This record gives sequence, C-alpha cells and structure tokens, in this order.
Amino acid sequence: MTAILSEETRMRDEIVEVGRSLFDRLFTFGSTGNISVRLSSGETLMTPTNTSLGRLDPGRLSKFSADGVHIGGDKPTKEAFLHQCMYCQRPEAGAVVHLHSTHAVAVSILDGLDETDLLPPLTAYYVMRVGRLPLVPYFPPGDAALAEAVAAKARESHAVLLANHGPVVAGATLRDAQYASEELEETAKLFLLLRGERIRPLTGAQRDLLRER
Ligand SMILES: O=C(O)[C@@H](O)C(=O)COP(=O)(O)O
Ligand SMILES: [Zn+2]
Repeated sequence: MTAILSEETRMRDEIVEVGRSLFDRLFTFGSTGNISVRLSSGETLMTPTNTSLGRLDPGRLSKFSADGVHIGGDKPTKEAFLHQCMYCQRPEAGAVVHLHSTHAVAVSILDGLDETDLLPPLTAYYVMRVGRLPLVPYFPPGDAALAEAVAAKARESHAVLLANHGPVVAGATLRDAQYASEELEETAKLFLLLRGERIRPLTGAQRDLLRER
C-alpha cells in the first residue's frame, strides 16, 4: 500500500533533495546558501545555520510559525529574516533559495552595471525564469538591514542579487526557485563569457512576446 505523506514531510524531503542537487553540482559551497519553503498553513521550513546544503537532515530543518516564531528544529539560518521579508513582499511565493553561485557572485562584484537590472536579456529562458535582476546594496550576512534592503527590491522582482554576496530567488514552488536560481547562474556565466564581445540581446518586442505566452 502506498503511504500518503503529509505536505510537511514531502517538503522536508524536497528541501534535502534540492539542497544536495545544488551542492553536488557546485551551485554553492561549504556551508553557504540557504533554502526555505512556505507551507499552506503559513508555517515555514528553513535550512539550519552552518550546515552544508549537501548534507541536510529532514528531521532537523528549522520550523517557523506563520507569524515568524522559531518553533522547532535546529538553530535557523542567519538569513531567516531575509527569507521572511521575501515572503512578506511576495504573497505568491512558496519557496526562497539563496546561493553563493560563482558567476552570479562575480557579477555582484562588478562595478558600472545597471543596478536596476544587472543582466541583459540574453535568452528566452532567462527572461521567462528570472526576468529582472536588481542589485541589493552590500550589508553583512544576517544583518537586519540586509533583510530590509531585500524587502525593498523584492516588491519589484522575485530575483535579486546581493552585492558582493550572491543571489536570492523566490518561486511559487521550490522547483521554480531552484530552476530560476540555476538559470540566473548560467546567464551570469554567459554574460561574463561575452564581456567585450558585440552581443545581440533580445529586443523589447521579443521580450514582450514571451510575457504573453
Ligand atoms: O553568506 C552568509 O553568511 C549567509 O548568507 C549564508 O549563505 C549561509 O549562512 P547560514 O544559512 O546561516 O549558514
Ligand atoms: Zn550567503
């Protein structure tokens, strides 16, 4: 007989699986990065602080009540408030992924880019998965001011890049947030590969067509 797992059990397993997949494919390193999922009850599950995304334990994930109180599991990521700020600004979001993916971090350090939208629309998939990428000014990891700065940008975009740090991406589901994070990283890599070359980004009309699909 097939067991019917609760939403929470399924999401705990999915966080572990996605974390391991991202870590094994070098989308983040050491104990960097954090993942959260908002359950239909409004409660959230988050990865614990100082834990490798490659070695998460489903039973030890941190749990928060719908009003943001830590109610179970290990000590949460130091970016818990940042994740909560993303959910407040984006009511449709069911998951948030933060990574230290190398090429996106490199872009977060470059000077002279358009800080309202750092990457050009190089491919249709980038436009569909990410769209716009504003820069969030530098604050130390875990600082309340960082979470507030993220909240200000999250109103206009589900993906933001923390200066000298890394990307934060919200999605309707954890898979959406994962795929958008991966697309962001690969587009940052393309952008760096193409620097100094004459490029042909998608036009406004080409982008508009994608939005209508
Ligand atoms: O960069 C940082 O320190 C955090 O943003 C991070 O990526 C890992 O912190 P924890 O989730 O608290 O381990
Ligand atoms: Zn970080």
